[in-house]
Amino acid sequence: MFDTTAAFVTTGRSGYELLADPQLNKGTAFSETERDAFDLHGLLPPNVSTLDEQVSRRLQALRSFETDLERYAFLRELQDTNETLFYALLVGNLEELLPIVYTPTVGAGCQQFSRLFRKPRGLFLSIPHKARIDRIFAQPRFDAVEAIVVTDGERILGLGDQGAGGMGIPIGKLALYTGCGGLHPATTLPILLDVGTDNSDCLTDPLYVGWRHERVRGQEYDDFVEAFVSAVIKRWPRVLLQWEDFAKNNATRLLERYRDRLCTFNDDVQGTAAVATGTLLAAVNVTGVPLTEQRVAVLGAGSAGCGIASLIRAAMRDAGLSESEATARFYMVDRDGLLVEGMPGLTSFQLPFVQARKAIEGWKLDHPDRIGLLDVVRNARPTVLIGVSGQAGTFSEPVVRAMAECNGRPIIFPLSNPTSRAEATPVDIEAWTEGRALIGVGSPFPPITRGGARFKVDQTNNSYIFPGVGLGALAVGASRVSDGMFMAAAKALASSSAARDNPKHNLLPPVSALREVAAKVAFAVAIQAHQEGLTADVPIDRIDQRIHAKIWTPRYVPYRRKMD
Ligand SMILES: NC(=O)C1=CN([C@@H]2O[C@H](COP(=O)(O)OP(=O)(O)OC[C@H]3O[C@@H](n4cnc5c(N)ncnc54)[C@H](OP(=O)(O)O)[C@@H]3O)[C@@H](O)[C@H]2O)C=CC1
Ligand SMILES: CC(=O)C(=O)O
Ligand SMILES: [Mg+2]
Repeated sequence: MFDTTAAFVTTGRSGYELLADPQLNKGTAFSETERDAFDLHGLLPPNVSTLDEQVSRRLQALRSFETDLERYAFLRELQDTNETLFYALLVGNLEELLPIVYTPTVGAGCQQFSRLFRKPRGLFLSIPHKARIDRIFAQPRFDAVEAIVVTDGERILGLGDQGAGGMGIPIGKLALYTGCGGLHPATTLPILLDVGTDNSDCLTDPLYVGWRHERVRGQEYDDFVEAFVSAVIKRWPRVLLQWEDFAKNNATRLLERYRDRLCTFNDDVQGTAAVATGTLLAAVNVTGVPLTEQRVAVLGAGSAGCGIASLIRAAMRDAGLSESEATARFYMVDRDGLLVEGMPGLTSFQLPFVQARKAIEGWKLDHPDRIGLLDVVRNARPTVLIGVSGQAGTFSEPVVRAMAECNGRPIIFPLSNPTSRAEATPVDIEAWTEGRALIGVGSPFPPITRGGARFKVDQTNNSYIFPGVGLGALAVGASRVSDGMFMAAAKALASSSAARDNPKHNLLPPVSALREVAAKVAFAVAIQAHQEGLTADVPIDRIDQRIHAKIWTPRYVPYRRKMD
């Protein structure tokens, strides 16, 4: 385990070499003694700053930019210059900075990746260099790695194929692993599997930094992923590997292939499921309609949609429904309309959620050959509407008004990211439901006005889950990440809801509390792992202490010179 509590750091680096290393650089905060010991005099302005002063300086600079993309570039540059300062700034200003480091701005960061690229961060593994993976991993710099987030860049938020630009997502996710989950930055590694891209803008862009090749698919793709996973297991046998933003033909398939071979999970399938389930459990408390009586319509039956349905269904089973009773309560609407048995082109992960033909007999439809979302809402009268389609505006006024007609308190979660892809905006949902909806959105939106006051709508984003899952799994050395651990995370999140005491309050804690949320989720996840026999030899009464020992707080420690 990386020692996050070390009282000092010993290093053989000095002068420019020390200042150029973002893991070691303190910038103007190097003390006089350290400047003597490490030959830093003259390389820095003479005044010695504190970390707090550095944070104030950077915050002032950050706020002076005009656009969020400029702020994103500034923060990425800071991250690659001085990690301690970057995280001190982030941790102290989560509410303000998450929309820059994470969704929605990280989406633009991926789209502009080739233009913003300055310094290397993480690893780019491309198909032409498949045979070199072991050698790349072998570098001593990666000795401390415990958590990897990997993408192949094909489904970046709702923005589609961004090729190598998708690297912005693992970088952003791992910034939250440290900023919210407390993992030491040296233990985290973002990885981009560069298998080409089918994005013609990238392929024709002379500045594109990725492998200029059409996306490789089929056996060659699978062999590359296998080479990657095998090399990961060989180099870091106890690593936590998070799959992120893979397209739907790969996401669930790769998860199923690898989930029993190492400690791994897919954030879009499982992390999203846990945040949606946790927010729903909190909402059920407010509406008073028991979970076993909820009917759930999901727009977008892809990785996130089917992952969400699967975990909510498991919660319904826990609450007493049989598998078939629970399944009948889901209405999965994809590009071609409601998933119904016998429909052509259904994928293996969609099949468990098709509606029986008999169940929809007698439905009144706008068009007899396609059952759209509005048909589903009018006929099935769902209590919950969840959007993970990546299609803006698909929760149209008629759809939302129909939800409001059949529910006193409709539960409406347009979860697609970034902001530009949300199925509806909170302000529209609020107006179309006369303020009766319980709303959760994937990306941050400006506050709405409710009861004459400003109300910040809950951000139902997997950022409430994955930092805690990673922290909990790593703290107890979990060998696998089970579905039970995600259910535990969802319930821990629901139990943090302020709406339990007052239905007018938010369903989720604020983004500013994400560090506390991660610690709570981590505890629940670690206990569950222990109960399932998935942990190393960690006594149950040491779990809390293990978690807290693993949480790194950004601060400077004194440096001592390593003697040859
Ligand atoms: N809030 C959060 O924490 C999270 C949000 N998300 C968001 O959810 C969205 C989807 O992610 P994911 O499930 O991984 O992506 P997928 O591509 O796996 O799934 C999206 C599904 O929606 C379908 N779809 C496309 N257009 C429509 C339409 N008009 N009506 C109904 N269905 C449609 C797609 O079909 P087809 O393949 O044919 O296009 C696909 O099956 C993204 O925007 C992502 O940002 C994801 C994870 C977490
Ligand atoms: C949040 C997230 O993981 C996504 O939109 O893909
Ligand atoms: Mg994602």
